[in-house]
Amino acid sequence: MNTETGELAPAVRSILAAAAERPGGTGRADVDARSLPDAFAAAEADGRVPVIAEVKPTSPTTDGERLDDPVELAGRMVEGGAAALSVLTEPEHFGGSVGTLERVRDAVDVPVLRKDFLLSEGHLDAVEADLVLLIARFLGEDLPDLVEAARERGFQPLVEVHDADELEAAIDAGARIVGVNNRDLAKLEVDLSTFERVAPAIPGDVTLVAESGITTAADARRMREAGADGLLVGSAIMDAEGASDGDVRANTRRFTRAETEVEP
Ligand SMILES: O=C(O)c1ccccc1NCC(=O)[C@H](O)[C@H](O)COP(=O)(O)O
Repeated sequence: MNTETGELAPAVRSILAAAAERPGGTGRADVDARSLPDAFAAAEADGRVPVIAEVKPTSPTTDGERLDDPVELAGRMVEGGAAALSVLTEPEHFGGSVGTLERVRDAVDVPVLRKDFLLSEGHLDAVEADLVLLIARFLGEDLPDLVEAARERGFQPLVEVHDADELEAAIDAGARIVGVNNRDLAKLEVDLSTFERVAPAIPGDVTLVAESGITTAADARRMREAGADGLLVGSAIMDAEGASDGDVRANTRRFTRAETEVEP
């Protein structure tokens, strides 16, 4: 773990403290992963915006919680055209679990990302998934070892960055899938211009994901115009705060059809 993470929001410090206490898996994971780049290409060929829809029951920035069956929610997201899914497995702050991820992955045939705050090789072994999130800011000098350890187990690492220095570290660590997080973990504010600032420096052969704060179809188009191969959308699809009628299929479709069914 990187001990020089700089200023962090109290909720993020609490998330990291809980993660540091969490035990790893008992055996070594061995995954036959479904390819995210292939899933993105299939969505594009079908005229859909490649979207990773996130099963996120709650979060430190969400006022409310969705208690519906995550497997049912996941199925509705796939019906809405999601190319892949992300499942929060962090229990204390996001209402997730590794058991939920297992059930979701068994029920769908799209790639599934394990969204968590993984700090050690042992954490990788807690559950199998097609992709694991590795956050450059938290892993620091351990990032290359974690990228390699994830690949050795068959996972596709999705390395999350927030600025140019973290991007350089991700590329140096051999990342082939990079997510630019629009959420600043120091303040928990989202700013879509983060992606626009960082994306131009990302090599063209890297799969590039815009993460966080994508709320409308116009936001989705904005991220795509800035170079996103795919979008990671959680809160706006889950709608735990009840801004829409909570129909995750319709909410997912708003993003997957953002380039073909342009709202006035
Ligand atoms: O979502 C939060 O409140 C949060 C707080 C502290 C650390 C991480 C947090 N989110 C994790 C994520 O990466 C998001 O769930 C994901 O990018 C989707 O974001 P959104 O579409 O804005 O829900």
